[in-house]
Amino acid sequence: MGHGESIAQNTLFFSNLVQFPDAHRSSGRVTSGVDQRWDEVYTYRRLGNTFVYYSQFIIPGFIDTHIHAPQYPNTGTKVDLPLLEWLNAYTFPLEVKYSDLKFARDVYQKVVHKTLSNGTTTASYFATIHKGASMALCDAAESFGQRAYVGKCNSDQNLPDNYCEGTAASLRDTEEFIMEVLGRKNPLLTPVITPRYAVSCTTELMAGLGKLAEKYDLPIQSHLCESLAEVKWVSELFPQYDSYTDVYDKCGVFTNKTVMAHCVYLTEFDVALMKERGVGVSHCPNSNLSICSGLMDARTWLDKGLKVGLGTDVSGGYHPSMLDAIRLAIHTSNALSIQRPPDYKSLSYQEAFRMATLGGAEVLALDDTIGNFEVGKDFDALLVDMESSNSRVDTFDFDSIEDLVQKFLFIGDDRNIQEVYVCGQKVVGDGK
Ligand SMILES: Nc1nc2[nH]cnc2c(=O)[nH]1
Repeated sequence: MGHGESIAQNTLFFSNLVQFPDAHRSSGRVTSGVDQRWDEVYTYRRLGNTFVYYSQFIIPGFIDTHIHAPQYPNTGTKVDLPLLEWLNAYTFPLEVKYSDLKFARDVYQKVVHKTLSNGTTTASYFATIHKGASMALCDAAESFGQRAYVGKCNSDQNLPDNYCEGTAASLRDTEEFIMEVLGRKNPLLTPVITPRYAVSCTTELMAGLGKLAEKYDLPIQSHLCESLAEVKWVSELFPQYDSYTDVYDKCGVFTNKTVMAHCVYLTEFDVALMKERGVGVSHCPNSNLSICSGLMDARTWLDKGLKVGLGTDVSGGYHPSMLDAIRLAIHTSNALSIQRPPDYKSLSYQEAFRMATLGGAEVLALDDTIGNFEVGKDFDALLVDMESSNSRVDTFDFDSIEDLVQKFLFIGDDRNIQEVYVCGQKVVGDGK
């Protein structure tokens, strides 16, 4: 594909554009067939005084497969160190503060509001080690109506003393957190098992977390092969294992509901194991570029059959918007293509868009519920207006729907997102 994408793939992409959602709103589900005809896409565009403006379209909501909600106050700052130094200098000192519930509530309201208004209808959140603050993140997602995976983070080694748990306490708090979240019986809210990364978890802790995931049938999230220094540290900490992935696998945290962020430095062995287990990749290009971790090769992982979604990785990534993740995924792929053989195809914008929607749903094992407008799925959607009064994008009469969608993906922003729906409920827009 790359810059010569096929019609078939275009059709797949534009089949994600549907008519305005009156029917979908009332049921919360996608109720009518997906419209593959381009002319129908125009039906719900605004009527101007003298002619029809073709300015609005609807797309599936964005799925952020990796975001650290407590790191939100640092977004846009402090990206001048590589991963391990960055964690110690900026990230752990901030996360420690979430023992203060008032602080946690304030930040979590802001991050959920910000991501939703940028079109993130589903987010897979890391919280901190604190159970109370992790519940505060659930409260924020519930109050705004966002679909969320929320993970109480787990770490029992190699972290500052004031931010490290005992193994038993970590497992106990996690199970209590799970029961409290499940007790809310909110179908939009799911606890996610969250060993921070192998560096900060003993095998005893990871194995205990794997058992909890199995007991409650829950998704799992963590970090994998993000930077060379981190990969080296893992090999020193776990010399008896074949690789980084082997550590996770033997501890029972590699399932078909596991998402691993970054995956820049996977070996053939890692890829084969992840494919066999159905483990998904969260590609976080802003973070990988900002804290100089490396260039993840999405094309190769996709070609090898891995599931790949996109993540903002706030605040290693400095931007909470998935539009930014789409752009930087394309640019990362373009940069890689410069170094690769001429037949290497960089990601097309259609593929990056898919990774931000259906790809993310696959990675989170939610593709039977969200990710596109297949009949019967939940109606999670964005109404985009490229001529919103405050839009910073110029459009022209001769712009095709393809042009408008591309303009949104490349130079649009939250000012073009007029309405956001989660399961048919309007959560952003007039009246909200
Ligand atoms: N990007 C990133 N990588 C990590 N690895 C372990 N913790 C983190 C984190 O908070 N952010």
